[in-house]
Amino acid sequence: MKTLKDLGDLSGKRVLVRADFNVPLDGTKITDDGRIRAALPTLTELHNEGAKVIVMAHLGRPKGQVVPELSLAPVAARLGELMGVNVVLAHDTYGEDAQAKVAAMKDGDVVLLENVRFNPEETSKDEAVRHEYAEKLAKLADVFVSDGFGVVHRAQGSDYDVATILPSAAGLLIQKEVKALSRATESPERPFTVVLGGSKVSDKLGVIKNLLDKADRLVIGGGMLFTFLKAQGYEIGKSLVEEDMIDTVKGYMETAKKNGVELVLPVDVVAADKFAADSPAVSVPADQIPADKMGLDIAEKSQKLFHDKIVDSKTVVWNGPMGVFEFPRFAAGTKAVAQGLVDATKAGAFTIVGGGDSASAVRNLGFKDDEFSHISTGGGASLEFLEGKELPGLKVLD
Ligand SMILES: Nc1ncnc2c1ncn2[C@@H]1O[C@H](COP(=O)(O)OP(=O)(O)O)[C@@H](O)[C@H]1O
Ligand SMILES: O=C(OP(=O)(O)O)[C@H](O)COP(=O)(O)O
Repeated sequence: MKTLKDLGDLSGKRVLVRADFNVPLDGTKITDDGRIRAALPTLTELHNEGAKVIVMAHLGRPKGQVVPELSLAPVAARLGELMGVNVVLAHDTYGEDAQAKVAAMKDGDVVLLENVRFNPEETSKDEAVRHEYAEKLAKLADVFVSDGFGVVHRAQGSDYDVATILPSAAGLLIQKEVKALSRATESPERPFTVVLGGSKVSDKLGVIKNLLDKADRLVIGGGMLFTFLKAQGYEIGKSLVEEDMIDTVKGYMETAKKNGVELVLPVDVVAADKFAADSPAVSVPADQIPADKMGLDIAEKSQKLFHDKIVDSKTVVWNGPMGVFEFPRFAAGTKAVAQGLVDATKAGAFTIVGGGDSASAVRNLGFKDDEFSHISTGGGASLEFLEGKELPGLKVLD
């Protein structure tokens, strides 16, 4: 993989950087700035070198529309505070405003382009459409630095396609992520446990197939657990479910048995009346979720079970909160799993937390970054890396 050094002297050059600033927001308040902090080593190095630093990023999934609530304005402000420089926000990505703001840059200046996903071309499935759009972005700069690890599993315009046009290299965050995650992929110490949760259910159910060849134990919580419960014929009420994946999940359960992979599912869940912070909720056995309720967390017995399975491991990779941790009433499962990783780390295990919301959850629940071996900025990206898949955003940097 090419690195910053391969790009030569960058002083006075216009350097386009793809970062992952997909941070959790409460209105315009950033509730965890971990992804912005993670981008600082590369951005500061470029700034100190006297490069003109033009940063691209996405926020949420605006689906090609301008969604004012998903503007990168709060990110520009926070990045400026953390870097100690004025970060100028362009109000478009390759249009007149971006071009004017880039033209006015002096060496060492930093411009952040507005949310790249406001452009429908960014995520187009049509490669030609994406390429034409990426050429417009590439025109703003001389070289490209890819440092948004959280998006390298997606072939999108501002990441993969720009790298096919400009001289390109991996930034310091991508290098750090690849080094840490490689330790879990190349002969991990066993038992090797993977804990999965979160709400990007279809993406994450997809990774299980390959993990069944690699992990000794798979622990399933969060929004994806209900597809497993339904696959066993249980009532899941109004819980999140991926109906199309039920047969696939049945297949996973058979493969797990055949491969000797221990599949750990919750034995009880917290069932709520509605998706709300103050919703009444009860703990019920996993096979007895009332039809009018939804599962928003794993309950007490499962919390202990998951904690113990994690502590009994030498390598642990965790992606996806166990419940809707943003509501304190449904945060206990995520806390128990985080505590499991902390206790495993203390006992000498190698532990990775991956994903924007998972990292935000552990920090907001009071855990410190150094209580884990590595906090990855990518959830889906780290899982696909672990699967052994070729990630387009990394491959293109070879
Ligand atoms: N049972 C559940 N029902 C609905 N949403 C859930 C459930 N459990 C977890 N979540 C949600 O999953 C979200 C995070 O999922 P995801 O984006 O997949 O994780 P990450 O960003 O760590 O990769 C959180 O906002 C959390 O509220
Ligand atoms: O938040 C992200 O991924 P993650 O939830 O897997 O950690 C990345 O910014 C990628 O976002 P996407 O899953 O909308 O492409």
